[in-house]
Amino acid sequence: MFSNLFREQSDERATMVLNPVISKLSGKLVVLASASPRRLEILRNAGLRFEVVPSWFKETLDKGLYTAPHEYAVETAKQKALEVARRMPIKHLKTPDIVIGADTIVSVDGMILEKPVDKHDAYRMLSSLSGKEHSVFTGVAIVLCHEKENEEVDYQLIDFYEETKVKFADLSEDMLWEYINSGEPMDKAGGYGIQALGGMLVEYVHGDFLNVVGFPLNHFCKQLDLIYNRCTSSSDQESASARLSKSSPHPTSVLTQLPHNLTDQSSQSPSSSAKHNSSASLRPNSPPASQTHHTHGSPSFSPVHKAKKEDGDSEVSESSRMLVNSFSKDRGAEIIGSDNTALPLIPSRGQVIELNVAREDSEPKREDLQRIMELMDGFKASKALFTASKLCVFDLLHRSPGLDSAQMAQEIKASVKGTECLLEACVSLGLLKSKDRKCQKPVYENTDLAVRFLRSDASYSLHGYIQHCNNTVWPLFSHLESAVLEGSHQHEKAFGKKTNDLFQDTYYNNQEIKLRFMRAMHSIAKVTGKDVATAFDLSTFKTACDLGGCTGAMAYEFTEAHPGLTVTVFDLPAVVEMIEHFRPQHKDNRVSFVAGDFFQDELPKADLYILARILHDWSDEKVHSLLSKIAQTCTPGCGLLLSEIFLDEDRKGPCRGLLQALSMSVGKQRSAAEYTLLLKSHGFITAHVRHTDNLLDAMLCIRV
Ligand SMILES: C[S@@+](CC[C@H](N)C(=O)[O-])C[C@H]1O[C@@H](n2cnc3c(N)ncnc32)[C@H](O)[C@@H]1O
Repeated sequence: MFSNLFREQSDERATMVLNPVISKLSGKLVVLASASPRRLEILRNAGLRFEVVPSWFKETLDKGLYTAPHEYAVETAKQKALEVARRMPIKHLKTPDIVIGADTIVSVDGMILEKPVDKHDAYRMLSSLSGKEHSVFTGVAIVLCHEKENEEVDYQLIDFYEETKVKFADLSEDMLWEYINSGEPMDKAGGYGIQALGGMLVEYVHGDFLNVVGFPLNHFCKQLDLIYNRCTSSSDQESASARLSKSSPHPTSVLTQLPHNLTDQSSQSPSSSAKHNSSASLRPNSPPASQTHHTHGSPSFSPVHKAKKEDGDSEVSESSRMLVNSFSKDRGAEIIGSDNTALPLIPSRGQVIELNVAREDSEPKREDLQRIMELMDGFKASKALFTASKLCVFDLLHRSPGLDSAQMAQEIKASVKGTECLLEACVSLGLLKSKDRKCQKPVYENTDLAVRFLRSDASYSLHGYIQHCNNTVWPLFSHLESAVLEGSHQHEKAFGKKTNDLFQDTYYNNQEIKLRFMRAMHSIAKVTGKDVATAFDLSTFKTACDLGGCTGAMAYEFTEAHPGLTVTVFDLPAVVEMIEHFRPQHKDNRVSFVAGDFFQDELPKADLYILARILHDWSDEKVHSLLSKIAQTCTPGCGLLLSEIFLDEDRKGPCRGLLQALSMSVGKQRSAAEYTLLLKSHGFITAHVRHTDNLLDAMLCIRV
């Protein structure tokens, strides 16, 4: 059915290549490291010319070691592609330009289904899919091979995955066996082929249909576009390769980790080795179906590996290497950090900055020096922002744009000299704009950034959080050295009193500090709330309880996003008595507030419990105590939505989470797998994990 459909169109395609990016590959030796006839057909029909060299990589990775099914699919795809990329120069005596590897799996109820081994296995798989929605993941790896004069080959790896949701009808026994006896299930992931008879079993498909067939063509073309049109506009991959491999010699970190066999090497990459350490069981990791088809790019640029053709000994280039990995979901792969682009001071999730200075005594490279200086100056920039915000500079310029430094000094009751320095610093940081006037001092205005985030009355104002950073986080970090030496928090040194419970002992026994803290929570909840609230399909839940929901900012985002949901915000009495300060203009009757202590009092009944930025504040012991209370209140099928910064499994990022951990609060930053284990011990199974690409990640768990 599928083949015929394609065949009708392919005559036209023989002469016309629809996606111009496919034409970028003409003249290159493209290799498909897969024997799947369906993948072959999809790519052929798209106008791609390639050789098929099936991978010898045995698909035997331990699924239990991956926290999300797509990670397993991507890793298998990588291994397949790398095995072929490495074998070809030796066995086929030619080096491909590009090797494409792919692996398709089906995931249902936390299980990964690959190809059935026999009819009974097919029956087991198909009956587990009957009447349910499942996810089809295809991991894709693109290996770019760059041959060097000295017979060495550079491998550059880009990987991504696509998820499609498929719902099966209820399948009767007769139907199941009839389908199994047709023989179709045997060589297909999940035991069905959607493009043929298996299509009759399917009620709906959300996302890329071809992904279910075996290859996400649309996402693949977008990746090629990124590689060839955006990253490497000049002289093909030359520039990308150069930028990626530019400057490298700190070989130790790479060279010593490179085993002789590139295939093994990839499986021992930092992230996958961390997965090997993780004991978390495999769970699906997926966004809502509506976002499935276009938000799943996790492209990553891995280090440019060098391998000698003859013996496989790995070697790292002598020049120094600057590498930034990016997993940004919508922006796709992004290479930053070349000479012309600024490195972020705090890399976001997925960005890895490696600046390896050549030899200790060689002349310093400008970008290396710049990076260190930026890190050293970071605190000055923070403090300039805090001070301007505290002195209401952005509010004043909103009300009266075009003040000069003397006028501003008068308004904020400060010295003209100091004000001038502060305003100039803010201009250089991109927070203010200055306009020069003939023979007069310049005048100042807010930049768009300040208008959106720094005014205290902006919808997405971070003013409250900035003040919290200035008054609470700053003093804690000024005692960082003691925190590190002693391994404990520094509340007593920073705030002059002992703290057992940060909230009740420090924040809430002073009205001003309490309001400031609540404003801080409010501002972060406002900017992150929508992404957290829409991270999952919550339509099956009717009542939610936001534990420690503070001002209700997050709760309002949930009711806004889910028309059928009512939310009870549960927080300490000291907080609930202040909520009138934060009520939105258009009061939403679906949000209500209950005062109580979640460690001691009875929790309101709900179908869904929300824990947003709660657990990181507490020790494992306290977390267990809270989770056990929630578990007792929940009935099977109830949900628990957890939102935190999830540390990467290898604890190498995200930087923001690791820096937050430095404040050595009583609690700790944890990875998604660590949260999964904590929750599992109270009968919650992690159903979905979502990196929202905003400040907070999210995880949806179901009580079994
Ligand atoms: C870090 S804030 C997070 C606020 C909110 N969930 C958000 O994401 O914006 C922690 C919240 O937990 C509340 N909290 C702390 N201890 C509590 C307790 N024992 N019972 C109820 N709420 C508590 C605090 O008052 C505060 O509102």
